Amino acid sequence: MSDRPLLELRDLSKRYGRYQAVAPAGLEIGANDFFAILGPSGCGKTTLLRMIGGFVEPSGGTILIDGQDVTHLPPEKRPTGMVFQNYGLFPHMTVRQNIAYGLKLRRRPRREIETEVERMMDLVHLTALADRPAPALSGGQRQRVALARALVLKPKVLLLDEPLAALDLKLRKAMHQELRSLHQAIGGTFILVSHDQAEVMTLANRVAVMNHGRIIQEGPPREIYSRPADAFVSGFVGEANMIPTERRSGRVEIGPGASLPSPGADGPVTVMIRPEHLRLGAVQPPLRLEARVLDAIFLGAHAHVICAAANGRPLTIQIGGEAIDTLPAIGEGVTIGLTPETVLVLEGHS
Ligand SMILES: Nc1ncnc2c1ncn2[C@@H]1O[C@H](COP(=O)(O)OP(=O)(O)OP(=O)(O)O)[C@@H](O)[C@H]1O
Repeated sequence: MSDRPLLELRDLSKRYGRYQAVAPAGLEIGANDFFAILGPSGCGKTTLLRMIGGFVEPSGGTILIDGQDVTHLPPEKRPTGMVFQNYGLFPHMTVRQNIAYGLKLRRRPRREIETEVERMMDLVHLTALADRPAPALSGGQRQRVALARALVLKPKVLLLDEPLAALDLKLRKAMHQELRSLHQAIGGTFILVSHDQAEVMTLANRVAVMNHGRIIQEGPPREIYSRPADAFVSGFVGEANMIPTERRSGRVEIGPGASLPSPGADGPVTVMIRPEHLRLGAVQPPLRLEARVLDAIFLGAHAHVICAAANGRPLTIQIGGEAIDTLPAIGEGVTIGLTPETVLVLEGHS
């Protein structure tokens, strides 16, 4: 196989009148990627996905799939399949008929249709419901029909537009597992649009984070979490303590007596520290901050202790394991420990 990406976007953009919904975007997505586009409501992620699927005409740029320019092809002429948020099942059809529909439209031989539909129903665990009419299905079951209906056509690229948004949390988690195994079982490129960072972290091997129509950062989820490009990304992906401070003569002060080397020009910077990287009462970590406990919140597997420390800003510290049993009291004075390697210095104030 060549190293050429399966899907390539070159300066793809969309304007609605004077409003730039998607600024010129470039992306390369591999043949077996589970790629996620993550961003807040209105950031342009659905518009980007719909341009790839052929449902929105781009204002500029090019879409290449497997080296073929598909920018101006209608959806049915593209090697893409789309699963919409509201599923879009045909209500007068059964599960089996819904899944078979696309193959019938393509005038595939009856035998082939039967075999493929059975295989698909088996893959998404719908065989027992084959003859149920679509309206008599639960949300999770409808979602699986919508997936099967798109996948049976063997698209090179499967586009998923917030496909789990309508499901409750428990079902959504179960569907995450199903989507993962489905992707592992059949391969191909999946592109998921979501505003749920936990969902994206669970599913995707690559993520593009969007804000105001722009792709701010792209990379593996772990990299985006640990090396966010800016304050927006760090706040959107996971929880983050943001401490506005300054760089002076190559050093950044986090709090009284706690500073670390940081190359760069003098001026305003924001220090980002994840709650799980802060320690309570730790003796070993080289950097220490004196603080006072504002609140302690028990969250099940872990707890959050909120303290007033650096620059009077509240800091959240994540506590796990046995330490949960001995949370500090509100008002108590504590020492917070941290290591310089877990501190990220971002330019400017957010
Ligand atoms: N047909 C349209 N005409 C004008 N503006 C539009 C049109 N479709 C989308 N927009 C605008 O473009 C922007 C991006 O919309 P888009 O649906 O891509 O956002 P999104 O990130 O998917 O948000 P959400 O998660 O809420 O669906 C929004 O401000 C939206 O109002």
